[in-house]
Amino acid sequence: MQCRRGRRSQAVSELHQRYGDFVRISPNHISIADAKAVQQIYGHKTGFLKGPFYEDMLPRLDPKLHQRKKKIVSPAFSARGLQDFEPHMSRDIRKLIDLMDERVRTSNGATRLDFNEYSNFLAFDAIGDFAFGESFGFLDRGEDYLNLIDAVDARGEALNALGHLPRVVRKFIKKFPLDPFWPQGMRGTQALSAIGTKAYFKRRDQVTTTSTLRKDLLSFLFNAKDPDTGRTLEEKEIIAESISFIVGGSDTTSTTMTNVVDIVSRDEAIQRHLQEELDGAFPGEMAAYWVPDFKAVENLPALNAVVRETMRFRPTSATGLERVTPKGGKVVAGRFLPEGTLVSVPTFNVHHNSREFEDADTFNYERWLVEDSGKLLESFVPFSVGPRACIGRNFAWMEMFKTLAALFKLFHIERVPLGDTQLREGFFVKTKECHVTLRRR
Ligand code: HEM
Repeated sequence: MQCRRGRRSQAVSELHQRYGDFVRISPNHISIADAKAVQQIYGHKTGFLKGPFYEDMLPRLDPKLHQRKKKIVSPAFSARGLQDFEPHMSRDIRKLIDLMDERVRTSNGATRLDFNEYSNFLAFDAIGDFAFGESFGFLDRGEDYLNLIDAVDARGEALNALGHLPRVVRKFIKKFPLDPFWPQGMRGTQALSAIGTKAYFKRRDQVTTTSTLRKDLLSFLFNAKDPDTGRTLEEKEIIAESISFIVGGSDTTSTTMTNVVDIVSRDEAIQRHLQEELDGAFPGEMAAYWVPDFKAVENLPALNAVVRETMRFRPTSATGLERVTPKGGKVVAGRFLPEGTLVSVPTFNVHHNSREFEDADTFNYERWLVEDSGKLLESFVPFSVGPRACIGRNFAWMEMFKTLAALFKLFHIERVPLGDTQLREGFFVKTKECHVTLRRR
């Protein structure tokens, strides 16, 4: 019910506040709000596997299959792979900056816009570029003409709620006519699949008609060979894989960028600190089409601190990621869990636990700037950990750092109106809007 309302992690967090670190959130599911449990469950070789929650959501639950696919796509995420992709990403970011700059120029030096909409356009275009060799063109057109963003939202919310229902109920509720939430979610799944399939065939035809093969995700999947049979991957496998990257790599990154802008644009002192750091690294005035190299911004201390604190304070993946306790049971955070028990550690609660983070419910980016802040990283898990941790984290880091550095170097951003930020949770927590006034600095 709480998933249907889009507030699962909030509800689980309230239960932990009332009942402590171990809470039974459904008959066979224990939620554990203890940072020690993170490595014990999600770490390497623990024996905990993804649970039934994921059955309608992911293309590859079997660990051997997952391992095989991961090996194929990993080179695209290596330092070399990302370096090769960076010029394409820069072009997408430049389009975002151009679009904003044009709005400022044509509005007497200040414009009001919903940054959330623009960060979605960028993140979807960049992942399209990466996974299919071509952006979706949302920034070119200034709109999501495919309705892809809504489709991904509806799908995420419905599958998240579905995953918590017993298998027998899932089959029927998908078509439940009395609540549009379910059929809308299923239509979102179909729309996403249709868009992904079309993009795949377009890219495949380019490969067969041109001799140059761009190094992107599909190029690795096209060339991959099954180690057992020596055959190339089936088309439907490749399509499912690419679609999972649209889902994993789009609204996670856009929401995190929106969260940074939401928080920084409400606080002049933080914005000034970021801008002083950027002015020091890049003196003088920059052209409107300026986008920094990742290498030049990845180690900026204040930028790192603000992004980290935003991901700690308001994690996009806030929920507990379901796993099944292996044969023979396991002791986790000092308690025995019988085999087959579903478990999860809610990221929101780990990040908001005062045992790990002093004054955990306060946004304080300076906690990351003190000398021994490295130890905080042990309890900082926005991308999860272990064999099923986010494969796209370096991609996300690169996109967010390049974009945020360009934005705050070029513009002064002020939040309007100053009400509470509206959030809604599917599998990921999304920010609903972020209206700001933008001025060229
Ligand atoms: C700030 C941005 C991001 C956050 C917070 C994030 C978070 C996560 C988390 C927590 C997981 C683990 C999910 C689970 O165990 O159920 C995950 C998995 C995944 N993410 Fe990300 N992600 C981000 C960006 C990206 C990007 C940019 C891509 C692709 C380019 C991506 C692709 C994936 C994929 C494919 C998986 C599944 C990995 C597997 O099962 O091996 N993510 N992400």
